Amino acid sequence: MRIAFAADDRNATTDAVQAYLAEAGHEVLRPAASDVWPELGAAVGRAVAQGEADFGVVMCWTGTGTAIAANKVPGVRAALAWDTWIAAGARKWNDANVLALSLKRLAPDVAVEITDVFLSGVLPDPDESANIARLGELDEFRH
Ligand SMILES: O=C[C@H](O)[C@H](O)[C@H](O)COP(=O)(O)O
Repeated sequence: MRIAFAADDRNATTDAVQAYLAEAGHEVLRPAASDVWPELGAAVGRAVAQGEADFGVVMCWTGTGTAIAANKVPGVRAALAWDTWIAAGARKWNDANVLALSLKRLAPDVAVEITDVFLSGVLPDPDESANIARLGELDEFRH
C-alpha cells in the first residue's frame, strides 16, 4: 500500500516504524516538507484525502498534535492509538485512515506492532495482547 509518513522528531521508535513500513513492502511517501507538527500532520492528511496515499502514519511526541492537525483535513479520520486493540478498533469501528503515534511513549517494537495491526485492520486475539494481560482477567476488559 501507499503510506504517507511524517514525524516531527527522530528516534529509535520513528526509525523502527519507518523500517517496518519499508520491510513490509509498502510504498512510503513523505509529503511533509516541514518537521513542524501542525504542518506535517496536515500534509499527511492531505495526501490521504487526495488519494495519493492509502493510509497515513503521523508521529509526534504525544501523537496528539499531529492527530489534530490531520483531522482538520476534510475526509481524514485520524486515530491516536497506543495499543493494538485500539488501533484495530479505529479501523473496524471508525474507518480511520490515519494512525497517530507517540514517539516518546511507545517502545519501538510496540509502535511497530500497533502500525502493523492498524494497516491490516485485524483485531488481535486478546489472549495474545500483552497489554490486555496486564489488565488482568476481568471480563470488562475483554471484547
Ligand atoms: O502534540 C504535539 C507534539 O507532542 C509535539 O511533538 C510536541 O509538542 C513538541 O513539539 P515542539 O517541538 O513544537 O514543541
